[in-house]
Amino acid sequence: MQKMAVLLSGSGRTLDNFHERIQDGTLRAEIQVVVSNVADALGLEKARKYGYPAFHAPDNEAINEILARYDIDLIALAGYLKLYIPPDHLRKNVLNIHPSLIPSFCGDGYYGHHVHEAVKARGCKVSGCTVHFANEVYDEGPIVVQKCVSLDDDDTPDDIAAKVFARECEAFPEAINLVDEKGVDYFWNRVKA
Ligand SMILES: Nc1nc2c(c(=O)[nH]1)N[C@@H](CN(C=O)c1ccc(C(=O)N[C@@H](CCC(=O)O)C(=O)O)cc1)CN2
Ligand SMILES: NCC(=O)N[C@@H]1O[C@H](COP(=O)([O-])[O-])[C@@H](O)[C@H]1O
Repeated sequence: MQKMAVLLSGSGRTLDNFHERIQDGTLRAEIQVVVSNVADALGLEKARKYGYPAFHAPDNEAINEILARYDIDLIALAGYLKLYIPPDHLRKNVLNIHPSLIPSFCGDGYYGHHVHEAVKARGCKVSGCTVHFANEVYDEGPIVVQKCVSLDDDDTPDDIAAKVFARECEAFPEAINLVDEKGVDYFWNRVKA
């Protein structure tokens, strides 16, 4: 069972999915705390509604001061939109979900709708999502799970976003359960840099 901190910046749909799957017993995690860099993030309201400790913290130092109060195995970046630097003892324990098939359409500036607009502009026939461990730069840590979606020529960026998010809701819980089963080192050792 993963004792999890959740970081978010937005609407908290990823948190919704975690909560639903914890409740139905398919996600082997316990959310200890939810933190956002956005004071009025809808995701914080949702966290409080679910009964989780929920805090605003403007930067990495403030986030890590809050996390230090809890017993955390894993930090989930659930639509968190800033570069996160964890405390040293958790530097290999940060999972992020990105709404494309890394290494395509990722890195600085590629977040949220910007990703799907770029996929549409390139005329891609497939897209998807990637759950990966975070290292010190955006979207370059070891990949844990990827899931694909087929795109139709008349799909809009919103259509693409909806297809991808549906797969995210499968991928992130699957990745957390895999980390619980295999341990973080399996994934950091799987691909030699
Ligand atoms: N150490 C890491 N921190 C974070 C990672 C990561 O891989 N390693 N992933 C991001 C999430 N993300 C992609 O999955 C991502 C989020 C945001 C950006 C970005 O360009 N942000 C803008 C600011 C956006 C805003 O404030 O609205 C920026 O940095 O200028 C790129 C990728 C989470 N953290
Ligand atoms: N590059 C990071 C990124 O774009 N993350 C994306 O933000 C959304 C979070 O939505 P939510 O706040 O409603 O959970 C998710 O679609 C996630 O892939």
